[in-house]
Amino acid sequence: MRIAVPAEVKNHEYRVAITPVGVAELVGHGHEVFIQAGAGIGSSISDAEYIAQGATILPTAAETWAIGEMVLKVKEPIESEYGYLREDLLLFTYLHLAADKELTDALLASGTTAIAYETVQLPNGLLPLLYPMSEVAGCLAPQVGAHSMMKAQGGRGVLMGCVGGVANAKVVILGGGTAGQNAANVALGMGADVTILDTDLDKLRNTFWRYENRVHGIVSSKLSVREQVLAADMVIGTVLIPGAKAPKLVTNEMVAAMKPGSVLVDVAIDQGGCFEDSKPTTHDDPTFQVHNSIFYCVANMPGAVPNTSTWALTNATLAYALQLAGKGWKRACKENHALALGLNTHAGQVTYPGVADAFGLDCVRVSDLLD
Ligand SMILES: NC(=O)C1=CN([C@@H]2O[C@H](COP(=O)(O)OP(=O)(O)OC[C@H]3O[C@@H](n4cnc5c(N)ncnc54)[C@H](O)[C@@H]3O)[C@@H](O)[C@H]2O)C=CC1
Ligand SMILES: CC(=O)C(=O)O
Ligand SMILES: [Mg+2]
Repeated sequence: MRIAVPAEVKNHEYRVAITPVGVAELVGHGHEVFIQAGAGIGSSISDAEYIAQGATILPTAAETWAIGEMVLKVKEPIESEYGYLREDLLLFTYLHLAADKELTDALLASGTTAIAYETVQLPNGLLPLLYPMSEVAGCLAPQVGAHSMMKAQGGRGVLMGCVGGVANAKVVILGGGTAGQNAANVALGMGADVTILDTDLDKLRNTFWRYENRVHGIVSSKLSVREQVLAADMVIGTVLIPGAKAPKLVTNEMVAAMKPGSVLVDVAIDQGGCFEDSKPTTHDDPTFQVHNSIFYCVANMPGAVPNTSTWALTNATLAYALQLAGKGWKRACKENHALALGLNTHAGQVTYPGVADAFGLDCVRVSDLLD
């Protein structure tokens, strides 16, 4: 198969969808790999390193997209890329369609077969291709939140912790999954007083044992969220219902009653965000004010640390890319149900229920397409 990797174009997005290791593996399995010139530079990978493993470098995005039977990307296509979508294209990347009507329409209109990293799901519920970037974003959340909490940034002027005789910052994390656990780990290391809220009791039990009771675990409900949010210096939102629009747990009214200078980091923004007032921001201009609080809503947080993120992401995606390249999407999805759950659109139809529900569209069952 011809596999193509364009350069990422989103604001301050320095990741790339393949490393020289991936090129070597795909070429070793008899595939051809085409990479847009300079695509790896942000992750410290030169064109020469790709060429050394057998890749062909193409000068433009248009040529790269056009040659690929399968295009591997990191972020969802943005408007300037919609023109590259086409019926005989297999697109394998993050999509987050339930929060993006325009992209859903573009994929459907073009007939593209699109497999979303974030809805590939193992039988035990784990999301193996979201996991590494949720680790990264979870670790980054207390770091960016702590920066915003400084007085000069408009925050309360509170240190996370570690100063004797003074109360630590109170960090409240909504969602105790991958991003939430990683956020707790870093916030705890910075000295904060950390509370996780989740609807899943097992997540709370695991939190108890993992942190030896140093992180508070509370069942998430309307009342408990309100009580915790009002007492917080920092709220980190990481709730997810796979493939669906995020539930809005923090209302505008709650924010109005929060401490002045408190900070809200909405990691779940790529699925639409879990705070009522969230709207996607960029690394160029990451924060905005709501009442007297600061919101941080960057939808590609891991793009800020590409020399970590590119490797973490491609370590996870490569095995799936090899299956898609070697078998074609139909056989690969037939033989690997986790991958079949990644299919979001095909031939002008939505194939993922959470996306169909978000826009009131019909949903075709993937199993019907694979017969
Ligand atoms: N902004 C960014 O750059 C990035 C954003 N993300 C996003 O972060 C979000 C979280 O991802 P993961 O941690 O991998 O998901 P996960 O599935 O591991 O964890 C989500 C947790 O939310 C919990 N949850 C669901 N409804 C809840 C409620 N009402 N109250 C409290 N908890 C609730 C679930 O039980 C689960 O434990 C996703 O939307 C993901 O796309 C991930 C990476 C980068
Ligand atoms: C998961 C995601 O959207 C990201 O890594 O940017
Ligand atoms: Mg988007």
